[in-house]
Amino acid sequence: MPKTRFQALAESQKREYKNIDESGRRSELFARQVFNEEKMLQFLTKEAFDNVKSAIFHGSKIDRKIADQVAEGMKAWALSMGATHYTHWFQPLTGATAEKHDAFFDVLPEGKAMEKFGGAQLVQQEPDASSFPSGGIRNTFEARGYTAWDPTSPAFIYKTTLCIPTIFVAYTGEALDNKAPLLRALHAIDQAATSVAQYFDKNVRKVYATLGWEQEYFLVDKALAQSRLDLTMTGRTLVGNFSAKGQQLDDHYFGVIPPRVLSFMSDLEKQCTQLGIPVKTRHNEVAPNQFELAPVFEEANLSVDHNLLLMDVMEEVASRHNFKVLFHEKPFAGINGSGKHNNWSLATDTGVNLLSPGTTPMKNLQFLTFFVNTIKAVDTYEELLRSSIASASNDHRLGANEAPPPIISIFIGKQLSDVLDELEGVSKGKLSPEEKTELKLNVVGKIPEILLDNTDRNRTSPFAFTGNKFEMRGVGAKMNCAKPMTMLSTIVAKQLTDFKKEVDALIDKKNLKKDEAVFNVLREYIKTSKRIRFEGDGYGMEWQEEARRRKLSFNKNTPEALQIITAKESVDLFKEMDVMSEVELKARQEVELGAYIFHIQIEGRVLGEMVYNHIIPAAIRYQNLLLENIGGLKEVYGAVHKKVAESQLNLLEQVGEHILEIKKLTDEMTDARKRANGLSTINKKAQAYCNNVKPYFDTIREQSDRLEKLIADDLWPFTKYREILFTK
Ligand SMILES: NC(=O)CC[C@H](N)C(=O)O
Repeated sequence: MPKTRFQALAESQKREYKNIDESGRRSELFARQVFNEEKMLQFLTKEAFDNVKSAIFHGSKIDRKIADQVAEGMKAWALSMGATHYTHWFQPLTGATAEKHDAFFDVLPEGKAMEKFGGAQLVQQEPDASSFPSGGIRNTFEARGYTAWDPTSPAFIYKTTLCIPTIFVAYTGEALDNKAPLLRALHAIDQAATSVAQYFDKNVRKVYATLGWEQEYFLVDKALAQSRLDLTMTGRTLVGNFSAKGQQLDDHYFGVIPPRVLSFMSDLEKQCTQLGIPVKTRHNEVAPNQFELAPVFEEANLSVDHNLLLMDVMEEVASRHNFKVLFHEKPFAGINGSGKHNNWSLATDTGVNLLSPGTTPMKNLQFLTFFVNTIKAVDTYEELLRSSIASASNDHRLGANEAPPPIISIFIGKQLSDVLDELEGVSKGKLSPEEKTELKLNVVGKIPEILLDNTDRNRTSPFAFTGNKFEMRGVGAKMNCAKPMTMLSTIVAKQLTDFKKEVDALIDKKNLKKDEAVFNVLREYIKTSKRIRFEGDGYGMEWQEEARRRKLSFNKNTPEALQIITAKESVDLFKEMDVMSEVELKARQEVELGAYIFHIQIEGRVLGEMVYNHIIPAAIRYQNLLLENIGGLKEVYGAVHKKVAESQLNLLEQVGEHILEIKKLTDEMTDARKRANGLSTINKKAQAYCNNVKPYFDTIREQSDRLEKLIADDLWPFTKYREILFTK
């Protein structure tokens, strides 16, 4: 039973904040609950330790005997930490995490009880795959799916459960999750980038994709959130008149963190630190009651796991502090939404950031190589990259309020644009000694100085270079970063593979020196990928027109954006890079289209309930109030009452009109939903929900918001924007 607005408001006024014990250094707390190298050294045999290390570095298999030893060590550590259960922790295609806990406790045949956990339980489990989205890969009658241990992401204890990060695959081997394709893509980019990095340093053995996400979120009072049907059921407000004060004064961003929020943040960070999530930055974001948390970057797979874990921990800690955390990309209309900008780079096992310029011309050529190849990859596969950030909720966010538009482009800043322009002029084939010196000294050699004052920022850019990494700004706050990271790693892996082939061919067949060959290939890439570079305002109509001229895709909504996933060139790409098969791609497309349909369907139903059961009855109550008043005035004033009651009569008429209109629109929306449900294919259904159902959300909202403005405050059923956004 949802709380009424006034109960909720009264409750929210009584909140006090908890004092969080901040004693002790974070560095000492760090990773206390993680079975990391330090614990492994303590609890594993030398043989087991070496095997796990090799599995992490080389991806080598761990045999059963060793798995038993690892399980034994893990169990001993977990029990010493007070754990009672273990679980395979995985990422089904729902976008969230999943877990099924089993107790360590077991009863032996002779009736004796003991704590048990062996290699078999560590390495593989068999959850019922039929209850997770599989996009047709698994049918209910053949539901077998397996979770399998991912040793590259260390096990950890959350509350009293030992969580073992795992992939989730079907009996037939197809990935049923977001982690397995990510691991494959990370392997692909490791291989491709390592062989290119070896042009510059023979000692490089491994390249890691790194990720530093920035998690934006809203915190609203728990009781206030519970008082709104829409927030509870859909994660966003479907109606709500804008509050007079929003973010126009820019007085929230980086402002003093409200005490109750700070107490939540401290509590959260303590937990995260113990779980090994290297949280670093916290601040107020732009919109009222919006905040951000960012960690130090990590290897991408671990970083993805940490983000998912963070979101789980946040929900729990928020609840303890009587908050509800909102990850929806656009919980409130008219103010900033929430993104999860993905800062992406490539790092070698020798400790070099490949997207960071260095101090020597060679290091800078290395930087340029990875920089230009990334640009080229994004240019070739821009539509695929767009598809990786498509969702019903992110559709509301993209294209406004500091979130990038759904047209992918790259911002690199003026100085680097100048460098690329100069490189475009490099001669074909062999370079003269003068040209080489010029390049060394004045073009490539100047990069570090240039970057020092490269402070440009473009918040409308979907893919911006920020000095030593690319920031993918379109990723939504609620999303699993595995999806965009899989896509980005795959396309850059493919690009680097092609680059290597071209450079080798120039060296072998045209007898060019390595750096000459690299310059030659980069020059062509710079020329052919120009259309993706855009430094201007991503919101203007001019850019939409210009992007069309440049033949960049402009997929405004999710059903459109998802089409490319199963196009022939995508299937070929994923096959060549060994990341996903056609079956897996089709499954993902189907799952995402299905999720889109369900999200819009749920929103439509909730909106219907709000209109019929709350908004119209409130409007009628107000009508009755007016009628009573007009009736009273008529009794007193007789025939002249019309003059005295002019405003009331006018209000009565306006309310009546809005009731009529909102009822009509909601009836129509319900019909449109019914028609959409009757369509035969998932594609047609998704398009119908997008084009025929969703547009009603705006027109219905408009009527509701007008009524909210007219009706007596004490009769309005839903907690208002000004109440929910400014209660701290
Ligand atoms: N300050 C910012 O960068 C705001 C970003 C914005 N909230 C987004 O949706 O991405």
